[in-house]
Amino acid sequence: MGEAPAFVVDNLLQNQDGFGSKSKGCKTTTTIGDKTFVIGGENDESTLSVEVQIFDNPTGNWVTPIVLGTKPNTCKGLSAVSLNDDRILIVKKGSTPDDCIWFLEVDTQFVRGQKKIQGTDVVAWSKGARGYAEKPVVISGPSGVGKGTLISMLMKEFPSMFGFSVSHTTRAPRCMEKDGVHYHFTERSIMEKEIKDGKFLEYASVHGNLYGTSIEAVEVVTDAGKRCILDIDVQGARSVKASSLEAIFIFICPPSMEELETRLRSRGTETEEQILKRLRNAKTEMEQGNSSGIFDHILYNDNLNECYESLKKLLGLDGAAAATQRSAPQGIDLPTDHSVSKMDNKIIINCGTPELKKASKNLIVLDVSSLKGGAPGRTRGLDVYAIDSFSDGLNGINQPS
Ligand SMILES: Nc1ncnc2c1ncn2[C@@H]1O[C@H](COP(=O)(O)OP(=O)(O)OP(=O)(O)O)[C@@H](O)[C@H]1O
Ligand SMILES: Nc1nc2c(ncn2[C@@H]2O[C@H](COP(=O)(O)O)[C@@H](O)[C@H]2O)c(=O)[nH]1
Repeated sequence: MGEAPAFVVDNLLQNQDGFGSKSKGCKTTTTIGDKTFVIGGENDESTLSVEVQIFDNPTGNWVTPIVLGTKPNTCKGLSAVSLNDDRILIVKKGSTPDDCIWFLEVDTQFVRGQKKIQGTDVVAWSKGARGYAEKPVVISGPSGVGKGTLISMLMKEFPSMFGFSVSHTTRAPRCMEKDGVHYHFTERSIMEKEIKDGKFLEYASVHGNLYGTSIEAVEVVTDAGKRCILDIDVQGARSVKASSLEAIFIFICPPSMEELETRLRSRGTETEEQILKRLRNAKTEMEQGNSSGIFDHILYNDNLNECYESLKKLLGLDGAAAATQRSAPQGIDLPTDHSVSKMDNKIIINCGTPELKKASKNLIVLDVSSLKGGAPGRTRGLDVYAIDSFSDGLNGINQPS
């Protein structure tokens, strides 16, 4: 048998969080550093809303933090365990298989950045997404270089593999552009308010308009079991690099500035003033793209088909893998009764229920080392498998059954 669980938090009984929290209901507590996070809330008959309160141990004060991301919907109870001191893993009881594992980010880079902006305590919800942990793809490059064209080709060839992160923008729609498909077209005052409310993963002022990726835009794609593609400028790429969304960063270069101008003009979507502005900005973007250290790959879009083949190659789509269109990952079937503990880099969910005992699988193991990314929105790469603690033994948790 392996070493004893490092940290176990089981459900607390009704109204017994031990810290004098005023709200009623079923809660779990997890202490990280000076702070105790009390998660849970009011019981409404048999369901529990999921709220967060923080008890600051040195001062003895309660803080209600700003909560970012979509919070979990109601459930029948919660278990929690801290992971790496920057996030808390939550297991929801009585939830659907794709909705039972969540992460509350309490001190990740993203949360620390938001704390600075908001000037108060911030936490962020992130839902566990099971399955292939392929990184989102960030594509940047000067206006007119062909980013949109390359992304359309990828989405057309691999419709079940990729999903486009639909950005918000304050610029006016072009004649063929549809709201909610190409962009979420919005007013500046509304977008500024939503930025202030922490709804955006990144945003930037680009060519005189506001553009931004909402947390929800990334969540929607991850929930569909697809790999997210972001078409954003270099400032946005820098912000994403600083967030906990672990992505691949690709910069697309034109063969020359003359060719870039030709493409922008022949697209015919911008006024002369806009074209000149975009060309001026292109010079700075090219410098940053080549020297900022943000980008993992630089591609030259001279011949479109050759560039597309290079893009596919670096995304691992040039061989047999390309033929494998992936289906959406399945969730985890958790019984209502269970307890959660941590052992090394594995989370053990003990399901001592008669049904699972009958199926001779009473432990569910979550390998934390497989997790990718985090807030905003979704934590990808949940590697979960069931074992029988009696016949497989706890030492057997390294061997997925
Ligand atoms: N390799 C290429 N050779 C010639 N024309 C190209 C090539 N790649 C794209 N184009 C054309 O260049 C124009 C600009 O491409 P696209 O709209 O994809 O650029 P973009 O980088 O997405 O621009 P923006 O940042 O302004 O959205 C389009 O008319 C497209 O058909
Ligand atoms: N930082 C962000 N930049 C974005 C986003 N969506 C698009 N963009 C970039 O804006 C320019 C101009 O786009 P256009 O559609 O007006 O031609 C281009 O470089 C895009 O990459 C975003 O969400 N954030």
